[in-house]
Amino acid sequence: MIKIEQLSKVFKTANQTVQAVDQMNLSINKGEIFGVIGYSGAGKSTFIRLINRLEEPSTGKVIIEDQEITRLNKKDLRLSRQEIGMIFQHFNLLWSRTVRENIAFPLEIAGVSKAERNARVSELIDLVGLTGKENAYPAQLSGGQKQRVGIARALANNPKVLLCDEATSALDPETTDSILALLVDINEKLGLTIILITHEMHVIQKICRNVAVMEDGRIVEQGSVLNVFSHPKQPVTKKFVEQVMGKPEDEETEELFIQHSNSGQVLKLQFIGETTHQAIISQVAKKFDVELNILQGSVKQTQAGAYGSLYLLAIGEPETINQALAFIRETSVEVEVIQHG
Ligand SMILES: Nc1ncnc2c1ncn2[C@@H]1O[C@H](COP(=O)(O)OP(=O)(O)OP(=O)(O)O)[C@@H](O)[C@H]1O
Repeated sequence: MIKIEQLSKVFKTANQTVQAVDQMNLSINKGEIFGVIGYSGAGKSTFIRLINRLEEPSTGKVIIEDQEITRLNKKDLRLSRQEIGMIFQHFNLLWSRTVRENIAFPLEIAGVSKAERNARVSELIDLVGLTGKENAYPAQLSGGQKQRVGIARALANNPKVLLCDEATSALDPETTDSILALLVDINEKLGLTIILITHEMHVIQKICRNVAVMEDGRIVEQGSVLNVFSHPKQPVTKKFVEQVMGKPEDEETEELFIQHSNSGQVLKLQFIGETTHQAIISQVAKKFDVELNILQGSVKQTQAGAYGSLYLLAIGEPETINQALAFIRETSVEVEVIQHG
């Protein structure tokens, strides 16, 4: 369990004072993947750097498994940092060292013997999928491969926590997904807690269970990813949800659906946490004499199941459609018949 209590950071420069992090409070469960999202300047990087004290807090506490990081002296902090791995947007690799040597670096600093280092590095190379690239230099690697080196290096000393500072922001969408899959894989295999900061809702949707939204140094909204997706409250959160879901359909679009529905009825299905959204449609089609056509929709998979809405055109006898509606209402899927506004 990680606890952040009243954490603040003020930067004072010659002519201004910036409150980068403003009294943040958070609880992060052991073993979870927790996301912090915010636009540029929200204070995310400062926040994540406060956790391992790459940045010294102005006030507040960081407590990791009962150890108050913010109270440690320099020597204890150095030891403690071995339990907090970190990866970066621009990888921060040592360019004159090979993949093996980069990964071995934190082990050298920790005083691990050469034989043990070699064995551990081989294990890590296998874990992050870099077999065959051991002797390559960072300049010879793709962005995704460089981040794999970063991840292996961060895991070298068996940390309890992995901090990810915009770890996929420099990568293309496909490579982003492969790195996110690797993070999920190591989270499951090693049970370590992952805290990531990002400005991309896609990243949150793909791998996080819980999320906090930051704006102006403060957390303005937090909760389970499904909850935040289904009931975003703050304007900034709504914008982030739109990044992956698109804008919710307005009345005009719904009116168009109705105009083109002829004899059918327009249904709106809302999925929150469903894992089987396709199954329910095929079940309805099998059970009832109703033809179902998908008009429009967007359903995304999150770590806790599917979320989204789907507009369907249902054609059949009104009585049969009513029976189908009753059947859907027995599941966790919400359904409504769209009528003229
Ligand atoms: N070393 C520093 N000195 C002065 N101000 C700083 C320093 N580091 C960050 N800031 C300021 O603190 C605020 C938060 O910056 P921070 O980098 O934490 O935000 P962010 O959400 O990570 O944004 P980005 O993704 O653009 O880095 C900004 O106004 C920034 O200018």
